[in-house]
Amino acid sequence: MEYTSQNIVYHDNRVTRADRHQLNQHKSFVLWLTGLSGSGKSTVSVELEKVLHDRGVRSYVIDGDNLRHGLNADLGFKPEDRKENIRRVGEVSKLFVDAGLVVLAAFISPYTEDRENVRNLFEPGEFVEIFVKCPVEVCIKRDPKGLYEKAIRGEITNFTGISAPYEEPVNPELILDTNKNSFHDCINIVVDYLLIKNLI
Ligand SMILES: Nc1ncnc2c1ncn2[C@@H]1O[C@H](COP(=O)(O)OS(=O)(=O)O)[C@@H](OP(=O)(O)O)[C@H]1O
Ligand SMILES: Nc1ncnc2c1ncn2[C@@H]1O[C@H](COP(=O)(O)OP(=O)(O)O)[C@@H](O)[C@H]1O
Repeated sequence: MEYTSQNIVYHDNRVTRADRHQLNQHKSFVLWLTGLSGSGKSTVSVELEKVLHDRGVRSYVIDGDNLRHGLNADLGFKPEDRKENIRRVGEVSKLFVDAGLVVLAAFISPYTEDRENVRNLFEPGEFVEIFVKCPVEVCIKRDPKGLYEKAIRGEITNFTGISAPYEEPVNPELILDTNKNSFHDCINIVVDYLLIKNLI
């Protein structure tokens, strides 16, 4: 696919990002949760959003299962489809961050290069990569959607951790070990980080 911005002029808004931060009384940024299927991305992001919301933070969760029903319904799970999936999610996240929201993006996002491309869309400090870490054996035992069982039987191809790779983040801002920590502990780790970094 070829992308071009030729003959397209970028318009500046009169309401700036700083104006939106002032109105909301907090900064906007993206919390990017990456990890295997069943590692806990959705559970953590949904519970974390509730905690942030209760603290007066304007937020929005986007995740793979939901976006793949709509905006990304044309994409599958081959490497090039995942790349395009993550590119679009990155651009959507950027719009939401520009709109003043805290975005919680929960995507397997298995390729380092695709995650780094998203990071590069943001200012330093605005992209917080959170590795939701869990051994694949434990994810297979959890199998909340029965997908691992199907993948092992060969009924789903290109399944991350079984028949497709997952490249672990090299230097993420945070690691949540969901095999050792309860999801309450995981949420506290993120909230503490956001407070220390003065993001909320
Ligand atoms: N082949 C294959 N591999 C991995 N996952 C699969 C596959 N087929 C379907 N699913 C379901 O799709 C969800 C992952 O979508 P993502 O958009 O997060 O994937 S990716 O970031 O583009 O790799 C994933 O959701 P989570 O379990 O929440 O991670 C699965 O429910
Ligand atoms: N510390 C934890 N954090 C998140 N999920 C956990 C944790 N411990 C156990 N789980 C369980 O693991 C499963 C994770 O599923 P889910 O959140 O859908 O993962 P993902 O979105 O990464 O596919 C859920 O059934 C959840 O209850």
